[in-house]
Amino acid sequence: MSDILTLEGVEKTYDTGFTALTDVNLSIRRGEIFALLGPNGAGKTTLIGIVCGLVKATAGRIIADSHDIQRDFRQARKLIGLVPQELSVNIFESVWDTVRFSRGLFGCPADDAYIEQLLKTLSLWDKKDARIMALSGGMKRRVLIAKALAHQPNILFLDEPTAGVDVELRRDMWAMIRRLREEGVTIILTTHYIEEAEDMADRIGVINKGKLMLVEEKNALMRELGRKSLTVFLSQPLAQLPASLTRDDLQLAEDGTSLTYRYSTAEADSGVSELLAQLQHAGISYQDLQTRQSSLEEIFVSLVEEKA
Ligand SMILES: Nc1ncnc2c1ncn2[C@@H]1O[C@H](COP(=O)(O)OP(=O)(O)OP(=O)(O)O)[C@@H](O)[C@H]1O
Repeated sequence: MSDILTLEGVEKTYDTGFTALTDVNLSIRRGEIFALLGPNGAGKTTLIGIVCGLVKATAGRIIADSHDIQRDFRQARKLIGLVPQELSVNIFESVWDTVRFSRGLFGCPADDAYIEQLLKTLSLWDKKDARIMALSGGMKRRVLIAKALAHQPNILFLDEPTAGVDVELRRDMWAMIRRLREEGVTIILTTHYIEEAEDMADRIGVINKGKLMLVEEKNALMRELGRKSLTVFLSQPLAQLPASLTRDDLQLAEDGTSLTYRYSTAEADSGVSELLAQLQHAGISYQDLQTRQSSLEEIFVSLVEEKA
């Protein structure tokens, strides 16, 4: 898959002297959903702002589909749509005018049929004449999406698209993001809902304190850094573990009714059968077993904490 967006050595130091991004190198593949994860203040919005021309990088180069963002800003920017975190529209304007005007801003010829279809897809058609101020929060957010898509960009940035939206709208937005990807739009999103990234993203980038710490296929990341735990529910509670079973990766629950064994999914041998044999050998019988895979959220938290 070819790359549609490349960042090379991107840095940002704000006028305050604060360095928000340090030497960011990143290639986004055509047609992927890329989730950029990071704690508050990590630099996600700064990075998106730089690519979209809202923030000026202190150093580095950005190429969007062979257009240099600095030298060829209009052409490069035309390829990109941005759904910002905050409402950035004139609230006295109608939905129709806002979205239609946005298309014109990028020098695209008017295409009312496309705008109509866009508003219908986003369930905004019956609100097309309403002023933005009269819309619900969820609808306002959909207007931001319509506005970002008005000029038919190939690359769509979504900065916290589902922050503060209800479960139903969040589900609708996921479906819409997937549909856009099927239509060939490359999606880059930031989110604090890590299960959202786990569910949707092809690749994950983790940024912390302005540094891109990791970029990885989601499935590989889950496999390599993922850990599993096996809980063994005992037939009889134990007061303590016998010496033969005392080890770091095995813990007895406080009430003595279960044991938890943690292991890496990357190892060829999980050690589970050996453990069960040891239990049998020690005369410890059990009623049930349960395994659990660590979530992307757990992986993310341990990554950010480890390197903090
Ligand atoms: N205009 C500015 N002037 C000075 N510092 C800024 C400016 N904008 C952002 N920063 C700082 O840069 C850092 C990165 O901010 P940024 O908004 O990019 O983070 P973020 O990862 O998007 O955070 P969040 O998840 O909270 O939205 C923060 O410490 C922030 O205070």
